[in-house]
Amino acid sequence: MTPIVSGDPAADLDSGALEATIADLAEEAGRVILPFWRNGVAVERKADDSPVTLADQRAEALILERLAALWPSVPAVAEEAMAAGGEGRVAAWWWLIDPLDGTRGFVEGKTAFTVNIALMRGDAPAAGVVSAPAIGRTWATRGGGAVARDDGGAWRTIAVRARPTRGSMLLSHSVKPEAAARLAAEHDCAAWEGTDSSLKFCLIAEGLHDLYPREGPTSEWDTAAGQAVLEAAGGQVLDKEKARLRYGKPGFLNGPFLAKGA
Ligand SMILES: Nc1ncnc2c1ncn2[C@@H]1O[C@H](COP(=O)(O)O)[C@@H](OP(=O)(O)O)[C@H]1O
Ligand SMILES: [Mg+2]
Repeated sequence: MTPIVSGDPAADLDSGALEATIADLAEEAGRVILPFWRNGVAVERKADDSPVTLADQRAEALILERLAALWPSVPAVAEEAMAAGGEGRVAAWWWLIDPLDGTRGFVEGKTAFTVNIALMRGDAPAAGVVSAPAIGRTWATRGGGAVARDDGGAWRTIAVRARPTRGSMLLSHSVKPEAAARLAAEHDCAAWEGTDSSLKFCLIAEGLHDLYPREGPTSEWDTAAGQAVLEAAGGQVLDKEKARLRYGKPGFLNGPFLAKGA
């Protein structure tokens, strides 16, 4: 049985109530999103020309409402609220949320889109969940480790794999073949795959791939939950100084990073 939420993020993290609750919430948000998928959803353009749909907005509304009711003292920074002109407040504990990462692929009817909820402690992720509703899989932090489950079934422990001599690399679909070949050589990888969204962090956390180098910009809500899961599974997300990727930066924007397994 899930321990009862007290409203104190530190206590609820210790008891396991927070991680269990946000994993269920990410899956519930997935159930809000799925009816819009492959169903001709209307696409609007945000100020930065990136796509947004009712699925993004409804999922974010559900997540924000639920988190505010359970943990009223913890402020949230979320993609759509920020796109609508929100200021974004960083605190000792705060949420970083992307209700639908990989909206482009979602709109095209692809499966690699995710719901992302991270609990931040200061400038680093302390817990997180990534759920891929179309795939039916959820990855989450759990008591210092990482777990995954399919279709709401039993949780299993996951971990990064030992690095093979020649690794396997995941890249954004937006990376051009030339740049992909250069990155593969640079990181001694035999193979690379284009994959949308924060799924890339989770596939490394599960031990299916080894690296995800990112040269172009991302927003912090794109990476926080994936970083939480990957770190809990034994991996790392490093900035260009090879230090742990930190949060609460100007505009909540990330520079280049390297996500890696063992
Ligand atoms: N110039 C930019 N600035 C900030 N974030 C960017 C960006 N270009 C792409 N992204 C982010 O990268 C995410 C997609 O990553 P990938 O290409 O690895 O799937 C997008 O998430 P959304 O789909 O939530 O908008 C988008 O937010
Ligand atoms: Mg995103």
